[in-house]
This record gives sequence, C-alpha cells and structure tokens, in this order.
Amino acid sequence: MNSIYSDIQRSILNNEKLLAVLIDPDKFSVENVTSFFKKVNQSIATHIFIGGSTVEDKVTEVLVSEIKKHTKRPVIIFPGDVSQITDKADALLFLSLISGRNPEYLIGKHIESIPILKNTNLEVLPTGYILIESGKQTAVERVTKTQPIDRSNIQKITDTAKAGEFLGMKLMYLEAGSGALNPITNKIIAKVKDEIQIPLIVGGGIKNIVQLESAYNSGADIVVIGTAFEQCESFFDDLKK
Ligand SMILES: CC(C)=CCC/C(C)=C/CC/C(C)=C/CC/C(C)=C/COP(=O)(O)OP(=O)(O)O
Ligand SMILES: O=P(O)(O)OC[C@@H](O)CO
Ligand SMILES: [Mg+2]
Repeated sequence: MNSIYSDIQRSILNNEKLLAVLIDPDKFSVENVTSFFKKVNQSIATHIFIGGSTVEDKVTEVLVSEIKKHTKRPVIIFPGDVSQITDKADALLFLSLISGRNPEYLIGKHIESIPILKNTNLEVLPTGYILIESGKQTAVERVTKTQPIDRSNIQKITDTAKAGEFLGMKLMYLEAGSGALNPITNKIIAKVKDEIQIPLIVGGGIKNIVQLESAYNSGADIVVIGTAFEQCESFFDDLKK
C-alpha cells in the first residue's frame, strides 16, 4: 500500500496545501512531546518529518515511538543517515542528494540501508533532495561534503529537478538548509514547479505566515518548518485549524 503518497497526490488535486513539522531529535526531548503535539494537533500541520544531519543511534526510534502515541499525523523519517531508520515511523524519505556529487549520498547510503529496510513496513518515498545556497554553510553541506547549487543558477536547479523526475523520483525537495537566512525564492519555486509534475517540497528558513503563504502561492505543495517551531512554539497559534 502506498497510502501516504496517494494521500499527498489527492490533496494536491484538491488544491490543499500541506505542512510538515520537522522534529530534529538533536534538539527535541521526549519530555516535550505531550505539550508540543497538543499544539501540532490543533494546527494546520499535516505531516511530521523527523531527522537531522547529526543524530545519535536509537534516539530517533525512542522519539518516534513517543510521538506516535500523541498524534495521528503520519510520521515520516527524513534521514541524515541509515542509523535513523526505524519501523516505528510510517514512511521514509528515500533521499538522494542530487545537487551534490558525493556518491555516498547519491546511492551509497541507499544500498547500505537495504538490509534494514527489508525488515520494515515503511512506505518508501523516493525523493530528489536539492540543496540551494542560502546565505551560510548548512549542516547538510558540512556532513555530506557537497556544494549547494547557486541560487542565481535557476537553469541548473530546474534541470536538476527534471533529471530527478526522469530518474523516477516521486517527490522533489528544494532545501535552503535548516535555519537558513533566506528561504528558497518564489522565482525558484515557481520555475521548478513549472518544470515537474511530481509533488514539490520546500523548506529551510521559513519563519512566518507571510513566507509560508508565499511558498504555497509560488507552487510549493508541502512546506517544511522546523527551526521556527523550535524557537517559538507560539507560532502554532497563527496556524490554528
Ligand atoms: C536513504 C538513506 C537511508 C539515507 C539518505 C541519506 C541522504 C542522501 C541524506 C541527505 C543529506 C542529509 C545529511 C540530510 C539531512 C537532512 C535533515 C534531516 C536536515 C535537518 O536539519 P539539520 O541539518 O539537522 O539542521 P541543524 O543544523 O539545524 O540541526
Ligand atoms: O528548520 P527550518 O529552517 O525550518 O528548515 C526545515 C527543513 O527544510 C530543514 O531541513
Ligand atoms: Mg540537526
């Protein structure tokens, strides 16, 4: 069953925009789950993403188990590494970092993950992951030892997204980096949206409703927000259902 992916497709057909709350296990403690998810459940958030560039073993599994007790939103692993895979979640973004040229993050981690994945029921979501330069070096750049694509090189960004779609990827993620100074521009979102048919995820540096709406209006189907909720949970008050 591919229920999470088909739900995403259905939402897009119905013109419904999706919002993923990113939980970074590095920065989120299990004790905080109850109160945080009370706010999530009252908000327009539709999905939970969980992951980080540098997460210790087992931390993700413990946190996902606790989160599953407190929300019906699908929990999707957004892995920086194979060690973050846990079958306590519902799905896995099977990311390939197609803006970079590090074979480990293009195909290596994927092969390494197969013995684990074969023993889970996770819905696997093949996702092109495109890092775009946004004002400062990101954790993803540091960990993967790759360069992001220059934000002014829109042709290269759109060609990269299209190549990912032709390779069969089912989702495309434009990433400015967690805590980015500048979110992905409207122009980049609109051009990529124009080029591809698969659902478009946009994240990094989105901190308020104006930026959220503007990403949606430019063509983002799923927006990911992490840092803004970590820094100020009252942001959920602006996003009540
Ligand atoms: C397919 C499998 C098993 C693994 C994929 C491995 C790949 C290609 C990962 C892409 C590169 C990567 C390191 C992604 C991590 C993305 C992520 C969850 C970022 C969240 O933010 P952080 O980078 O932790 O930001 P902070 O510095 O703010 O903590
Ligand atoms: O933490 P923020 O800046 O919201 O970024 C979300 C996500 O796109 C990072 O991988
Ligand atoms: Mg992190």
